[in-house]
Amino acid sequence: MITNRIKNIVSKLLSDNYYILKKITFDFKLSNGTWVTQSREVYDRGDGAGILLYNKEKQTVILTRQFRMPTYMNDNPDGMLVEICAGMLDKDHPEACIIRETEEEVGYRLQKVKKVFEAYSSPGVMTEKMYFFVGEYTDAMKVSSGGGLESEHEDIEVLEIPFKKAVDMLNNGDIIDTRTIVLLQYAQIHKLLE
Ligand SMILES: Nc1nc2c(ncn2[C@@H]2O[C@H](COP(=O)(O)OP(=O)(O)O[C@H]3O[C@H](CO)[C@@H](O)[C@H](O)[C@@H]3O)[C@@H](O)[C@H]2O)c(=O)[nH]1
Ligand SMILES: [Mg+2]
Repeated sequence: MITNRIKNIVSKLLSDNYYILKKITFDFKLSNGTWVTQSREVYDRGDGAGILLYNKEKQTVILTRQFRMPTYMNDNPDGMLVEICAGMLDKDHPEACIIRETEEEVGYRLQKVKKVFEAYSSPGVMTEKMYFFVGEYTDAMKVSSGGGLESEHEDIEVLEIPFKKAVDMLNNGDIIDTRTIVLLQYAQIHKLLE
């Protein structure tokens, strides 16, 4: 953290029930030169990785469908969300994480993935940085039905759908997860399936 605009950082732990929620109080130098004291709650659940799996020959992508409580609490009637395959790093390298998560969640064993960008998920509240990947899959890479970890009660539906349909879902509001929108648009911009 190299900046001369921030000093006197005080960190107070509010919750370590599962992940870490802290209240950070600090002095911040505004652009007009005056120092002010600010307070921010910061949620730390580590970093994450996500991937868009695509098959050029079949013109399909693999997505997931799962229940997301925070969305149920905010305007998503059944709490179900269509998403890219994604997981938390758990101290893994992002590439190793996404290869592991792809097998756990959707049942494909990938050899090669391509990182396309890194981005903060929700910079006002969370420390989380997401590593975004794309990867080609084939039927031959299928090693299990996926579905997520039973031990964690993950209940993930695997969706293999035409890329065109995924783009329609994005345009008509059926896909409402930012990370999924970002990668589907990346695929459009870079003509990944052409
Ligand atoms: N007991 C308990 N378990 C939890 C809690 N929060 C998460 N878990 C468990 O932690 C596991 C996390 O699964 P991952 O597949 O590693 O992560 P993810 O939830 O899919 O997160 C991905 O998407 C998020 C965005 O929605 C990203 O924020 C995250 O980085 C990652 O990409 C799940 O099995 C979930 O049950 C909690 O508060 N309590
Ligand atoms: Mg996941």
